[in-house]
Amino acid sequence: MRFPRGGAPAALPLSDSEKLLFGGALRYDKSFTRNETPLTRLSFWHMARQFPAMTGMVGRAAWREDPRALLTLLAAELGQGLMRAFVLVATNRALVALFSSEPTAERLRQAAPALLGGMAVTAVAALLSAVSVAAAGRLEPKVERACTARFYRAAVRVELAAMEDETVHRALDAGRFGTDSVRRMLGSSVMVLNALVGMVAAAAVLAVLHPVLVLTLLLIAAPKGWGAVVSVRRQYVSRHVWLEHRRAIDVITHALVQQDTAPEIRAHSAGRLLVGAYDDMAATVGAEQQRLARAKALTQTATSSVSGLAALGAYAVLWLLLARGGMPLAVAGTAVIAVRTAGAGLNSVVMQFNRMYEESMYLRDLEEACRVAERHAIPAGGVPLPDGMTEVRLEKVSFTYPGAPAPALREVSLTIPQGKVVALVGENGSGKTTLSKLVAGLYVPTSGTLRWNGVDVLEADRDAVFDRVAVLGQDFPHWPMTARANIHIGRSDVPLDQGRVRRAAAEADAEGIIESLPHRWDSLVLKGFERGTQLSGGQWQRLGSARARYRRAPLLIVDEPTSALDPKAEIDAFRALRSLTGDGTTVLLITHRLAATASADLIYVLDGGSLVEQGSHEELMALEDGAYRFAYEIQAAQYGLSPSSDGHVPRPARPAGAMPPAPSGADGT
Ligand SMILES: Nc1ncnc2c1ncn2[C@@H]1O[C@H](COP(=O)(O)OP(=O)(O)OP(=O)(O)O)[C@@H](O)[C@H]1O
Repeated sequence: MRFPRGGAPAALPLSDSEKLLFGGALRYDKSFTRNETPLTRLSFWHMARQFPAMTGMVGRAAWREDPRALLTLLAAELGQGLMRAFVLVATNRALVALFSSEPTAERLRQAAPALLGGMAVTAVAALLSAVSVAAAGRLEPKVERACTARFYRAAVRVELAAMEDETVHRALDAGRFGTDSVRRMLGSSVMVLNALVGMVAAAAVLAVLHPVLVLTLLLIAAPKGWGAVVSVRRQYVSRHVWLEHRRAIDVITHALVQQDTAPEIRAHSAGRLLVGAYDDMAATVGAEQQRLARAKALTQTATSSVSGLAALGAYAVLWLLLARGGMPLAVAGTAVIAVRTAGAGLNSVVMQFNRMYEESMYLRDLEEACRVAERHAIPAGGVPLPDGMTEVRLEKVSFTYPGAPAPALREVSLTIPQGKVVALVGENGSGKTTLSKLVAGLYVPTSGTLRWNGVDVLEADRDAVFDRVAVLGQDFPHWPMTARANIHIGRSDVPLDQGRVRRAAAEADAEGIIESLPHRWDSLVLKGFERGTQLSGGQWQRLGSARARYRRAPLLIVDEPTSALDPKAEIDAFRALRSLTGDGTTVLLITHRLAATASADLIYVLDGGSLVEQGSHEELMALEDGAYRFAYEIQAAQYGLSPSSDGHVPRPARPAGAMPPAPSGADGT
């Protein structure tokens, strides 16, 4: 069966507002979207053929997690099917006895054993049903948890460079949608199994009563099933249509009540446009749903008519058999019951098949995501590193981001010695952050060698590298948790130590901020929740800094650590970083604030991914036309620190590859 093309999502109407605001339909680049067109056009038989593979997927997961519960579940379902067949046979016996020509008392006596047997078996079936529910209840969360945990465990081990790869990232993103499907697939599989067993039992009984009755069963059930497929398919398409527009409406209405959009919504009157767009889109949804409802009504009328006709035909066959004396009345009664039982079973199978097919798409995405994640995993184990950090040495290291046309780093050779403040400077996009991520073990060189304590990072135990590094990146995470947890997550593999948390906060000048929060350490740094509060950019930066301190790693990498701090806090922060070297900690500092680099032990200047200058501040300032010196003098002039003797601010000509001054605003200059 093919679904009418007019109902496929490709033909969705678009409101003018969607065209204006989104340039077209707002579609997710997710598995759902990738699968929707094939899904809405596949035939019932195609779906039926997929059934073993679909159930196999969840069956294997269930077997891995709890084979006993799975066996119990299967036995209970099969048992229920057998019981149903037995009840039909008992019903037939009872009807034959009741329709006999014996006196009533005798008829009742003869029917009694069958009736009692049927009741006993019905009770056992009810018990088995309870056993099945309990086993499924035990199995479903286990299977869901195991599959979900397997996925997330694999996802967090994916190489950072692989995460930059669009296909890997998309696979992981799509995988998230499959975690719920595991449970739903299992539930649907049980229902399908239950209905199938019931149908087979009814068909077997009918075949014994009279072979032609199996045919009548098909005549009645098939159009019903057919109608159900069409209806479910219509519903499915309708949901897509609804989703498509709902998504666009959500994006708009969400923006209307957000804090960050509130100023422009008012000051620029953007609200009027957006509310108008909502109205426009909602009208499109209404029109589309009306169209679908009409189509659905038509389909239902047609399929119900065919089904009714088929039922009429089937009952005519029964009538004929009765009239010709080929079938006793009692048998005909049992046949009607069996046919109705099997028909209900078929409807259930069709409904669940549709559901399972949809879920199996997500499940396949989940399986694929796990495979992709495992293929791109950070290798476990490797050469252990000597304790602490002695040095990190790069030899002709180049690095190209996946899919990037040019390398971000080109044959960089440098050393980061222990216990020093090493500054990385260079203009925007020169490769500083990339280099720091290589040093942190987050990326591995595309070519060249990076050695950590003398061990090639490609062979080293990468977890040991991570263990030795604390990173405070430019866009460090603002964890939606308590202030305490935001610091503790810096070293979450050891139990929380409040004393250590406090010390780290004090070192990062964050303790005062936390003490002033309404719920102090238990304040959620997340607005809109109980105990929630909002931190400023500078306060977040201090909290992030406290997190990095809490880690107590021998190498601290800080990327623009003061960009949101006020001038006094900035001076204190750089001083504090310097003091860290007292206990042997090495600091790799990335900053555009050249006043801070002046006190660094070693400065590396990058330009276009290459190392162009290196040395101490004094050595670099001694370089005529040096990139570092040029940038430093411009910044100094901006700050009014080194005007020439006549008060004139020197503005040297900018040599090729020289750094620009630290940008104002984001960098606070
Ligand atoms: N995830 C990425 N994928 C592809 N290219 C990237 C990625 N991150 C950075 N790049 C590119 O690599 C080059 C170096 O970027 P990097 O962030 O290392 O520079 P940077 O010196 O730290 O810049 P800034 O001072 O602006 O922070 C740039 O050309 C940038 O566009």
